[in-house]
Amino acid sequence: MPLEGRSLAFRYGKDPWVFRGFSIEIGEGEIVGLSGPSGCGKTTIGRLLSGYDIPHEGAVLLDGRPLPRSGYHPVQHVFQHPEKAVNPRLRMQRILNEGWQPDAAFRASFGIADEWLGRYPGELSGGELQRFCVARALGPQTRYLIADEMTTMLDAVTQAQIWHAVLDVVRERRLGMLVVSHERRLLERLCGRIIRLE
Ligand SMILES: Nc1ncnc2c1ncn2[C@@H]1O[C@H](COP(=O)(O)OP(=O)(O)OP(=O)(O)O)[C@@H](O)[C@H]1O
Repeated sequence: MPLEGRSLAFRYGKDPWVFRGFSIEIGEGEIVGLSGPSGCGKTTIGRLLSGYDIPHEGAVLLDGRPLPRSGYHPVQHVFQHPEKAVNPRLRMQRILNEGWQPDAAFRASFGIADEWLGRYPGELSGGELQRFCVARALGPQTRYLIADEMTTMLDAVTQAQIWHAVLDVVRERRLGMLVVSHERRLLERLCGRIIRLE
Protein backbone atom coordinates (compact mmCIF):
# COMPACT_ATOMS: atom_id res chain seq x y z
CA MET A 1 0.00 0.00 0.00
CA PRO A 2 1.30 3.45 -0.84
CA LEU A 3 2.63 6.35 1.13
CA GLU A 4 0.58 9.36 0.06
CA GLY A 5 0.72 13.08 0.58
CA ARG A 6 -2.62 14.54 -0.42
CA SER A 7 -3.00 18.25 -1.22
CA LEU A 8 -0.25 19.19 1.22
CA ALA A 9 0.38 22.77 2.29
CA PHE A 10 3.11 23.99 4.62
CA ARG A 11 4.59 27.29 5.76
CA TYR A 12 7.16 28.16 8.43
CA GLY A 13 5.52 30.47 10.94
CA LYS A 14 3.97 33.39 9.10
CA ASP A 15 6.29 33.07 6.08
CA PRO A 16 4.71 32.59 2.65
CA TRP A 17 3.52 29.06 1.80
CA VAL A 18 6.40 26.81 0.78
CA PHE A 19 3.80 24.90 -1.26
CA ARG A 20 0.05 24.36 -1.37
CA GLY A 21 -1.99 21.62 -2.99
CA PHE A 22 1.05 19.37 -3.44
CA SER A 23 0.29 15.67 -3.86
CA ILE A 24 2.66 12.73 -4.06
CA GLU A 25 2.30 8.96 -3.95
CA ILE A 26 5.04 6.37 -3.52
CA GLY A 27 4.21 2.71 -3.91
CA GLU A 28 5.70 -0.29 -2.14
CA GLY A 29 8.98 -1.19 -3.78
CA GLU A 30 9.00 2.06 -5.75
CA ILE A 31 11.99 4.42 -5.85
CA VAL A 32 10.93 7.98 -6.62
CA GLY A 33 13.29 10.93 -7.12
CA LEU A 34 12.59 14.50 -5.98
CA SER A 35 14.60 17.33 -7.46
CA GLY A 36 14.30 21.07 -7.84
CA PRO A 37 16.11 24.31 -7.05
CA SER A 38 17.40 25.10 -3.59
CA GLY A 39 14.64 26.28 -1.27
CA CYS A 40 11.72 24.93 -3.32
CA GLY A 41 10.60 22.68 -0.47
CA LYS A 42 12.11 19.22 -1.05
CA THR A 43 13.27 18.70 2.53
CA THR A 44 9.97 20.03 3.83
CA ILE A 45 8.04 17.49 1.74
CA GLY A 46 10.26 14.73 3.15
CA ARG A 47 9.67 15.98 6.69
CA LEU A 48 5.89 15.87 6.19
CA LEU A 49 6.01 12.36 4.73
CA SER A 50 8.12 11.10 7.63
CA GLY A 51 5.96 12.81 10.24
CA TYR A 52 8.62 15.26 11.46
CA ASP A 53 6.25 18.11 10.64
CA ILE A 54 2.46 18.20 10.31
CA PRO A 55 0.95 19.74 7.15
CA HIS A 56 -1.26 22.80 7.61
CA GLU A 57 -3.56 21.50 4.90
CA GLY A 58 -3.96 18.05 3.43
CA ALA A 59 -2.94 14.72 4.88
CA VAL A 60 -0.17 12.13 4.85
CA LEU A 61 -1.52 8.60 4.66
CA LEU A 62 0.15 5.21 4.86
CA ASP A 63 -2.05 2.31 3.76
CA GLY A 64 -4.88 4.88 3.62
CA ARG A 65 -4.49 5.80 7.30
CA PRO A 66 -2.75 8.69 9.10
CA LEU A 67 0.85 8.10 10.17
CA PRO A 68 1.29 6.63 13.66
CA ARG A 69 2.13 9.22 16.34
CA SER A 70 4.08 6.86 18.59
CA GLY A 71 6.20 3.73 18.44
CA TYR A 72 8.65 2.82 15.69
CA HIS A 73 7.97 5.03 12.70
CA PRO A 74 7.42 3.12 9.45
CA VAL A 75 8.63 6.10 7.39
CA GLN A 76 12.28 6.80 8.24
CA HIS A 77 14.12 9.93 7.14
CA VAL A 78 17.89 10.11 6.70
CA PHE A 79 19.30 13.62 6.37
CA GLN A 80 22.40 15.09 4.78
CA HIS A 81 24.24 15.82 8.03
CA PRO A 82 24.60 12.74 10.25
CA GLU A 83 26.27 14.71 13.04
CA LYS A 84 22.97 16.55 13.59
CA ALA A 85 21.03 13.30 13.76
CA VAL A 86 22.88 11.64 16.64
CA ASN A 87 23.18 12.33 20.34
CA PRO A 88 26.83 13.32 20.87
CA ARG A 89 26.78 11.94 24.43
CA LEU A 90 25.90 8.38 23.43
CA ARG A 91 28.27 5.73 22.17
CA MET A 92 27.63 4.43 18.67
CA GLN A 93 26.35 1.05 19.85
CA ARG A 94 23.46 2.76 21.68
CA ILE A 95 22.79 5.12 18.79
CA LEU A 96 22.56 2.21 16.37
CA ASN A 97 20.25 0.30 18.70
CA GLU A 98 17.86 3.25 19.08
CA GLY A 99 16.00 1.91 16.09
CA TRP A 100 16.62 -1.84 16.24
CA GLN A 101 19.41 -4.37 16.73
CA PRO A 102 21.20 -4.95 13.42
CA ASP A 103 23.27 -8.13 13.49
CA ALA A 104 26.94 -8.43 12.56
CA ALA A 105 26.21 -9.31 8.94
CA PHE A 106 23.94 -6.29 8.52
CA ARG A 107 26.53 -4.00 10.13
CA ALA A 108 29.22 -5.44 7.88
CA SER A 109 27.14 -4.82 4.76
CA PHE A 110 27.15 -1.13 5.71
CA GLY A 111 30.88 -1.20 6.39
CA ILE A 112 30.41 -0.57 10.12
CA ALA A 113 33.56 -1.74 11.92
CA ASP A 114 33.09 -3.40 15.33
CA GLU A 115 35.63 -1.10 16.94
CA TRP A 116 33.48 1.95 16.10
CA LEU A 117 30.65 0.69 18.31
CA GLY A 118 32.36 1.84 21.51
CA ARG A 119 33.19 5.30 20.19
CA TYR A 120 31.31 8.60 20.46
CA PRO A 121 30.00 10.42 17.36
CA GLY A 122 32.74 13.05 17.63
CA GLU A 123 35.35 10.33 17.14
CA LEU A 124 34.01 9.25 13.74
CA SER A 125 34.10 10.84 10.28
CA GLY A 126 30.95 11.99 8.50
CA GLY A 127 30.97 8.93 6.26
CA GLU A 128 31.39 6.57 9.20
CA LEU A 129 28.56 8.30 11.06
CA GLN A 130 26.23 8.23 8.08
CA ARG A 131 26.67 4.45 7.79
CA PHE A 132 25.22 4.20 11.31
CA CYS A 133 22.36 6.60 10.56
CA VAL A 134 21.32 4.70 7.45
CA ALA A 135 21.59 1.29 9.14
CA ARG A 136 19.61 2.62 12.13
CA ALA A 137 16.80 3.69 9.81
CA LEU A 138 16.37 0.27 8.24
CA GLY A 139 14.72 -1.69 11.04
CA PRO A 140 12.38 -4.53 10.14
CA GLN A 141 9.34 -2.27 10.62
CA THR A 142 10.57 0.36 8.16
CA ARG A 143 8.31 0.52 5.10
CA TYR A 144 9.51 3.72 3.46
CA LEU A 145 12.82 5.54 3.46
CA ILE A 146 13.29 9.25 2.74
CA ALA A 147 16.89 9.65 1.58
CA ASP A 148 17.41 13.41 1.72
CA GLU A 149 20.78 14.25 0.13
CA MET A 150 21.85 11.19 2.09
CA THR A 151 25.30 10.79 0.55
CA THR A 152 25.93 14.31 -0.75
CA MET A 153 28.67 15.10 1.76
CA LEU A 154 30.51 11.79 1.34
CA ASP A 155 33.41 10.66 -0.83
CA ALA A 156 32.61 8.58 -3.91
CA VAL A 157 33.70 5.24 -2.41
CA THR A 158 31.55 5.70 0.71
CA GLN A 159 28.61 6.88 -1.42
CA ALA A 160 28.78 3.77 -3.56
CA GLN A 161 29.07 1.42 -0.57
CA ILE A 162 26.10 2.98 1.23
CA TRP A 163 23.86 2.97 -1.85
CA HIS A 164 24.79 -0.61 -2.64
CA ALA A 165 23.82 -1.75 0.87
CA VAL A 166 20.63 0.34 0.93
CA LEU A 167 19.43 -0.90 -2.44
CA ASP A 168 19.95 -4.51 -1.37
CA VAL A 169 17.65 -3.94 1.61
CA VAL A 170 15.13 -1.89 -0.37
CA ARG A 171 14.83 -4.56 -3.05
CA GLU A 172 14.75 -7.49 -0.67
CA ARG A 173 12.03 -5.97 1.54
CA ARG A 174 10.22 -4.09 -1.24
CA LEU A 175 10.57 -0.80 0.63
CA GLY A 176 9.44 2.41 -1.00
CA MET A 177 11.99 5.20 -1.17
CA LEU A 178 12.01 8.92 -1.91
CA VAL A 179 15.44 10.11 -3.04
CA VAL A 180 15.89 13.86 -2.62
CA SER A 181 18.92 15.07 -4.54
CA HIS A 182 20.41 17.77 -6.70
CA GLU A 183 22.39 15.13 -8.58
CA ARG A 184 20.52 14.37 -11.76
CA ARG A 185 22.70 11.40 -12.63
CA LEU A 186 22.16 9.76 -9.25
CA LEU A 187 18.38 10.16 -9.60
CA GLU A 188 18.36 8.82 -13.14
CA ARG A 189 20.37 5.79 -12.08
CA LEU A 190 18.28 4.95 -9.02
CA CYS A 191 14.74 6.08 -9.64
CA GLY A 192 11.90 4.69 -11.69
CA ARG A 193 10.27 8.12 -11.69
CA ILE A 194 11.49 11.63 -10.91
CA ILE A 195 9.34 14.51 -9.64
CA ARG A 196 10.80 17.90 -10.55
CA LEU A 197 9.64 20.87 -8.49
CA GLU A 198 9.78 24.39 -9.88
N1 LIG B 1 13.09 25.80 9.99
C1 LIG B 1 12.77 26.71 9.07
N2 LIG B 1 12.31 27.93 9.43
C2 LIG B 1 11.97 28.84 8.51
N3 LIG B 1 12.05 28.65 7.18
C3 LIG B 1 12.51 27.46 6.75
C4 LIG B 1 12.90 26.43 7.67
N4 LIG B 1 13.30 25.37 6.95
C5 LIG B 1 13.19 25.71 5.66
N5 LIG B 1 12.71 26.97 5.53
C6 LIG B 1 12.43 27.67 4.28
O1 LIG B 1 11.45 26.94 3.59
C7 LIG B 1 11.74 26.87 2.19
C8 LIG B 1 11.87 25.42 1.75
O2 LIG B 1 13.00 24.85 2.40
P1 LIG B 1 13.46 23.35 2.12
O3 LIG B 1 14.65 23.09 2.99
O4 LIG B 1 12.29 22.44 2.25
O5 LIG B 1 13.89 23.43 0.59
P2 LIG B 1 14.84 22.47 -0.25
O6 LIG B 1 14.25 22.41 -1.61
O7 LIG B 1 15.01 21.19 0.49
O8 LIG B 1 16.21 23.27 -0.26
P3 LIG B 1 17.72 22.73 -0.43
O9 LIG B 1 17.77 22.09 -1.79
O10 LIG B 1 18.54 23.96 -0.34
O11 LIG B 1 17.94 21.77 0.70
C9 LIG B 1 13.00 27.69 2.00
O12 LIG B 1 12.61 29.00 1.62
C10 LIG B 1 13.63 27.70 3.36
O13 LIG B 1 14.39 28.87 3.57
